[in-house]
Amino acid sequence: MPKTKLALAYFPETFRGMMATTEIRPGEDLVRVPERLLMTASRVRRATLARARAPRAGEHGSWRLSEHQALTYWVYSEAAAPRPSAWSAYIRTIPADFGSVPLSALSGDRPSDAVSTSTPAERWTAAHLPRPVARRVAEQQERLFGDWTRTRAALAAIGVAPPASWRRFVWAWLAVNTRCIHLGRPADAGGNQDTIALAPVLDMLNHSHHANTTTCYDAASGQFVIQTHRRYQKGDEVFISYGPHDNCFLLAEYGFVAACNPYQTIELDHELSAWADTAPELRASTGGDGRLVDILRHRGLWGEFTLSLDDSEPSYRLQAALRLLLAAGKRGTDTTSAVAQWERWRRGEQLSGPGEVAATAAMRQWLGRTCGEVARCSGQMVREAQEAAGASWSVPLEQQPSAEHSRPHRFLAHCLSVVWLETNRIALQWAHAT
Ligand SMILES: C[S@@+](CC[C@H](N)C(=O)[O-])C[C@H]1O[C@@H](n2cnc3c(N)ncnc32)[C@H](O)[C@@H]1O
Repeated sequence: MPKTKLALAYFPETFRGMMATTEIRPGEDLVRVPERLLMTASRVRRATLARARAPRAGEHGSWRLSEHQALTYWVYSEAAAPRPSAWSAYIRTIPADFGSVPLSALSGDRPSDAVSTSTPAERWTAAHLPRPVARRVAEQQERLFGDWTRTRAALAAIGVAPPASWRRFVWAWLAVNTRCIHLGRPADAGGNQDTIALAPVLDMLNHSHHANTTTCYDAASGQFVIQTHRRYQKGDEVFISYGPHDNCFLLAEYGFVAACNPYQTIELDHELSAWADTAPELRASTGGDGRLVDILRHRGLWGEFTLSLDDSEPSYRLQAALRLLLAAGKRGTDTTSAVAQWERWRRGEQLSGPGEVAATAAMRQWLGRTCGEVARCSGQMVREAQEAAGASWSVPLEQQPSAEHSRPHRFLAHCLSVVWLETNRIALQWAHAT
């Protein structure tokens, strides 16, 4: 590795990360990783094929693992290899478990495309995930199971021993998911160019929304480069940004949350669709045929109904849904004129007068009522998650042999308490703003 001004260190808030060993000035390279130290799917595919038995006609041509599948297989097989290789030192730096990633806590002991809720810890975790996290985890589990099935079939077909342990495969899959970098170049037309890689040293950098870095591939030197645009003093933790993600995304994909996340929102999809399904005023005006919801769907406006702490208005999508549903559901309103009025709002026409005042008031009233209920439920979740995170700290883990099955992962419970607390703050603000 080219020399860096970084060293591994432990930090109270973020645990293992990278520390500046001396001042780093804006414009300096944080780290340069030579191409030959990037582990990519192309390298894995070549090395795997070299070990395969002689191909039958046309067989190797169709042998193909996705980038994530190939890298997962590589991590899995390197970790299981009986003899050390040039990469063993790198493999040993990968965390031994990813217990704070919800998927790790819910992927079960046996291959399945559905999350597991067999143990008390799994049931607790599943019951305390915010809906956006639960949705993402269910999708991940399906992908994980698909990758397991496909990888095993593809390797068996070319006579290479496929992964045998589901738990070890889940671990390797999560190592790739939480640690791979995006190379910032698109795949070529045949999907042949690598777009992701595992990168020693670089994958020790933790995330901060305040990191200001640029990332590029320097073709002249054949190096992957990260440059900082802010100053670090000796002893500071040095960060990169994993992207403008809210805490639900960070928790589901990486198993941590960022304090005071500027992208945090709450989502009212469940509340709005439950209300649209059952509200008597809507059923009366539309005959309960879901026509208004279909209008929103056809305009691509159904779902992602969010509220944030700093905005003075609900998100555009939430306003659009509420304006349409509330106007059409008002007693004595004919649906056609309500839809026509809504289309005028959508075109950006300035609406005013008593109708507009009433529409805004109805929206605020709905938000006040709904957010009051969200605040009540999330408050309860905060208490339960704090209790789960706190209670377990006082008892040494080794004194609880079945702890991992009976109690949720401590740091995961802590992260959930943070997400629910944010939900609670946002919901309370909107409940009181009306
Ligand atoms: C690319 S690795 C970074 C290095 C990692 N901390 C390690 O010790 O291997 C990504 C993982 O680091 C952790 N992480 C990254 N940023 C973090 C942060 N701001 N706070 C807490 N954990 C963080 C999460 O566990 C995440 O899955």
